[in-house]
Amino acid sequence: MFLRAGLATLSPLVRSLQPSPVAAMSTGTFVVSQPLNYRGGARVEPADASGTEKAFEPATGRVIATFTCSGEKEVNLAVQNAKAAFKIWRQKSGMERCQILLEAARIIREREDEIATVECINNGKSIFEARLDIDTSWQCLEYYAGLAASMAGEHIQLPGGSFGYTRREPLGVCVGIGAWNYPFQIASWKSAPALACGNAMVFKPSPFTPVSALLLAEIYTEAGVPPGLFNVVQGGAATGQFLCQHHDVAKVSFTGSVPTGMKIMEMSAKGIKPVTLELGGKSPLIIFSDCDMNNAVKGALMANFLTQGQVCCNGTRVFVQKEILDKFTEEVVKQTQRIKIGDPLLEDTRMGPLINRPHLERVLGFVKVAKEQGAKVLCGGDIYVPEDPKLKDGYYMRPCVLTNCRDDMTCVKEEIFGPVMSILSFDTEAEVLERANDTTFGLAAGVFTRDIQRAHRVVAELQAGTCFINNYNVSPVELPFGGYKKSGFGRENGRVTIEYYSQLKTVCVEMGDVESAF
Ligand SMILES: NC(=O)c1ccc[n+]([C@@H]2O[C@H](COP(=O)([O-])OP(=O)(O)OC[C@H]3O[C@@H](n4cnc5c(N)ncnc54)[C@H](O)[C@@H]3O)[C@@H](O)[C@H]2O)c1
Ligand SMILES: NCCCC=O
Repeated sequence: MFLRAGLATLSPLVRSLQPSPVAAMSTGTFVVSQPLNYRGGARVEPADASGTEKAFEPATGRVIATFTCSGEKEVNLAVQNAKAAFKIWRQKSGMERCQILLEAARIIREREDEIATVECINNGKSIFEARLDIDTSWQCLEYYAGLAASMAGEHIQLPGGSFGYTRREPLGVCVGIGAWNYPFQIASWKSAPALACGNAMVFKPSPFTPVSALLLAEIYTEAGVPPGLFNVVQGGAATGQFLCQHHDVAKVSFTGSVPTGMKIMEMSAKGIKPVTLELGGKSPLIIFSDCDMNNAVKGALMANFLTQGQVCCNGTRVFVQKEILDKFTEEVVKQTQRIKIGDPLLEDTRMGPLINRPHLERVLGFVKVAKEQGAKVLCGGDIYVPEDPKLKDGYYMRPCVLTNCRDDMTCVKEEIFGPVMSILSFDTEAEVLERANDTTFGLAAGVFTRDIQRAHRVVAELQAGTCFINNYNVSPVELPFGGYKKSGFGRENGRVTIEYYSQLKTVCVEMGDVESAF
């Protein structure tokens, strides 16, 4: 995730050809005037409505777009467009799909700064981080381009010269429904494997972050996918429901909260549609006293404060072995207080605003309850007002470190989805494992130790879909990502995701005569 391979590797000529929108986009000026739906290879106004939404610039609190949520008719049109494009796309060879996905990846790299800027403005994450998200997006397209070209079935010899073979076939029209914390990355992580396998997609971003998926749609078209292969509909729950209930939709891949995930699964069950659910978390990060302290402290910050703490796999329950609790806590607080908060478009900013005012208030509410329940705030946990007057209505808070935490506190049990780290102490490995696993979530976990045997022993016992040893929140696209328990099922990224976007057909070939039982 932190491999910076984007603009730095582009030639000066390509950089000078960056589209002019980058220069025009700055904090407090960006507005979206074009339609935000994408269907049949072009931006369109939706054919019908199920309400309107406003999208904000969290850095300033300004409205950057007012848009119509797609109704049932528009959803159907998007699905029918996808169905028509699927008929063409499914006939392409793996190499042909590979070439188009590689071209799309190339265009993303070329337009990286523009896409990252849009992401930064609409989501609030720092431009530094937004660029990293775009890196993992084009890397994902490149990775699945490679797999598209090499996808193959099996040939199985049977008695008497007969044989069987398997074909890996696409599912059809897949729906992607995204959360607001990684808008472009989520759209890429869902569409790249879907398209690589020969499917079409209708994608619905979160109504909080409707903008960047359109850039991906335009890039796919420019790269040469058939019109309608990747469509975008806008809206909230109602639009999402039309998608999940549509009889021509073959699969739903969802990223979001556990309560919504349950609803998606219920709706999909009615149509026997496979689902991938990438849901929330409350992941443990275990710091043993024999760790490399510098790395453990850096790891704890990485585990808690990326994207203002609005990261599903964050290691927000930081278990620290008693012997090093004071030293670790002191260093974590020192480094947390140094995080530069402010205008997310400035190169040295590392923490921008939260996604919106209600969410900011919700996160501050968690800090208040933590205090009432006996936690001690060592730093942050309050509103931050940047000096720049244009940022005064933005949704900023200071990153917070809580100590004196107990396992039964709300801040330790519930997903806060904000920059709030809870530090807990422990004595023994057996004790910390039991406490780490005492949660209904199971998205991620981390361990810092110099003892290699302990590291592997501990991760083998952790009930989490992704475990980090001596690092946290890196996401190479070659590795599968997804949850255990209520954090969901199915995987994104890695070779295995091909299984979630394709189905296997077995063909049995008789080379002799039929031996009939009748
Ligand atoms: N595991 C992962 O990969 C991952 C990644 C990012 C975020 N998340 C999780 O997402 C949550 C935050 O995102 P959020 O607030 O956008 O989640 P959310 O569940 O409120 O919304 C997610 C998406 O679902 C749509 N939606 C809402 N109700 C729906 C319904 N009834 N039918 C169909 N679609 C519906 C929303 O419009 C949005 O596009 C956190 O819990 C976070 O942990 C998980
Ligand atoms: N970079 C992956 C983060 C996904 C969760 O929010």
